[in-house]
Amino acid sequence: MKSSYLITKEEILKLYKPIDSKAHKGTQGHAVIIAGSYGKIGAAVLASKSCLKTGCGLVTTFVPKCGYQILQISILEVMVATDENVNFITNIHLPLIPQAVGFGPGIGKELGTQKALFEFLRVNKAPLVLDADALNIISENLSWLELVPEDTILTPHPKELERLIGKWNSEAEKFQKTIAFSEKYKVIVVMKGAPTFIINRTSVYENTTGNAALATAGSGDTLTGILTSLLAQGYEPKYASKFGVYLHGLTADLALPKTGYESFTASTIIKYLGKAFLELEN
Ligand SMILES: NC(=O)C1=CN([C@@H]2O[C@H](COP(=O)(O)OP(=O)(O)OC[C@H]3O[C@@H](n4cnc5c(N)ncnc54)[C@H](O)[C@@H]3O)[C@@H](O)[C@H]2O)[C@@H](O)CC1
Ligand SMILES: Nc1ncnc2c1ncn2[C@@H]1O[C@H](COP(=O)(O)OP(=O)(O)O)[C@@H](O)[C@H]1O
Ligand SMILES: [Mg+2]
Repeated sequence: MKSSYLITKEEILKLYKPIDSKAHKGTQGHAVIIAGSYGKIGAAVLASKSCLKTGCGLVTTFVPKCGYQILQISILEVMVATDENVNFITNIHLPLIPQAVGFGPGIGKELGTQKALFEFLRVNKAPLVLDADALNIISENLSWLELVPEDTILTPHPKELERLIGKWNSEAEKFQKTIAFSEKYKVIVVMKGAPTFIINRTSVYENTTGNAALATAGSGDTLTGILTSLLAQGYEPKYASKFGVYLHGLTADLALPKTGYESFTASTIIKYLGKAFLELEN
């Protein structure tokens, strides 16, 4: 198997850009989260909250109509734009030009949602994170990846990765196929797992934070929010991907002595994001 570089605190400190004292919400990036469908609006809430709590100035979340009140009530700071359809996304109209977009948590695979994703990819120029059902849709339409900005970040868990690259017979083959995929489509693949690896063309990076507390519903949805936030703040995708997975894992390492494995939830990740940033300064 190809040897990997470790994503350590030392590495992260080299790329971390502390907030400037003259910063205001307009300088901190406006992120858009496109997520959710009936019964999975929680995915949109988790991604949006984690996006905001990773430091970007403004977050607008695009959901089907059924998500409007849920979002507005559960996160006061996030702005909400809605699809014309009630239960799933069919036609994406954004009331702004975003600095980054996170697309996929909880969107489902309805035909209308597939068309909306395709139309979005045709026009979008913003740095992009693709997760969950966006990946599942794309795995059946791989040529759509020719439309995405170079260095788009894909965040598959092992099942989603299999849908994208096909089955593998060994760990070595999994890495080989993911490297070939990253090279072919010029994308960064965050291979989520224990541990998470980042594949950027032929380079392989292994995360050093995180533990089994993260094995909980919505854990990946929060990672999408974190990564989108970093992109919106101007981190290049190759740095945002490393910083994002490191921070995400660090929340679990910091929380574990307080929560134990069992009671740790995706909301705990969000709660500990501030402590994870502070830990960088220790
Ligand atoms: N509160 C919410 O609204 C939530 C919404 N979610 C959304 O629900 C949709 C479905 O997501 P799922 O990921 O459950 O469905 P998938 O069908 O993509 O993945 C589930 C399958 O993948 C396997 N798998 C997952 N992680 C694995 C790992 N680390 N190793 C080996 N196998 C693994 C599971 O065993 C299962 O067979 C997504 O859009 C997701 O964003 C989930 O994030 C859960 C919470
Ligand atoms: N045992 C584990 N150790 C470390 N990280 C884990 C473990 N289990 C899951 N994770 C992390 O949790 C996240 C799960 O993402 P995902 O499966 O997409 O969740 P969801 O779709 O429910 O939001 C990934 O970042 C993964 O690396
Ligand atoms: Mg997921």
